[in-house]
Amino acid sequence: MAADAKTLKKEAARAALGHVESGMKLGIGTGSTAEEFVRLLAAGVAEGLDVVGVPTSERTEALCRELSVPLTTLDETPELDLTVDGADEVGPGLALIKGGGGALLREKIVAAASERMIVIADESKLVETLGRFPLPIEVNTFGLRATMLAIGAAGRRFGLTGEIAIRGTEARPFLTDGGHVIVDASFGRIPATRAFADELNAIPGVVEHGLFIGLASLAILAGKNGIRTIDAHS
Ligand SMILES: O=C[C@H](O)[C@H](O)[C@H](O)COP(=O)(O)O
Repeated sequence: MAADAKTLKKEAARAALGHVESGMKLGIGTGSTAEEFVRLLAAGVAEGLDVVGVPTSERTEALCRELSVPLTTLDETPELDLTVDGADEVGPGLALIKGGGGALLREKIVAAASERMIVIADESKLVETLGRFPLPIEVNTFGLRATMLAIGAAGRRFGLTGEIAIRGTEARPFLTDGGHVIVDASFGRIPATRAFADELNAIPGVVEHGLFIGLASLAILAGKNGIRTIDAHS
């Protein structure tokens, strides 16, 4: 019988745990795959694995506390050894789309503060070009409409069109841990990923976007035929 998605996520998480050593300072990701990692990490801690972690969301923090995973903050521990996190898409060069769970800002800050980032996913997340998954963009609530127009204009300069939608409803938008709104941009394939990321960064109301470029060093992808690893530099 084919392994279900939860089993594959757990297999990827288990393989990532093999990269964790006692003494490490970890970044701990957000989402259903990262949660499988937290559960396995907690079991390791219970057996004597001596690590401390910075959670990338309040959701992850709550799970870590529930499972007694030792936590620190990025202010107390600003340099991390390894971040393990999921992704919505894994593209060439291990460029990623993240933010499906709304945690992209803290995830990116934590990944950038880490010497290495391992991305864990089931193999369905692997794509040839990023963009099938709507791109999450975290936006300040002030001037939201103006920022959405600017995002649309930026897309058009790259030949990208498609719906740009506020996550949640206009009356009750989804709010991130930082109190910002997420807009999901259904642009489709984004070939010039790095240049487009720079373009989004140049929009004042954009707090952060879900294109993670040059951050992941290793992808661990679980599929029906087992684990596949992709090195960023391979
Ligand atoms: O904001 C959420 C994160 O970027 C997640 O890591 C991403 O959405 C993948 O989540 P999942 O493992 O649940 O597919």
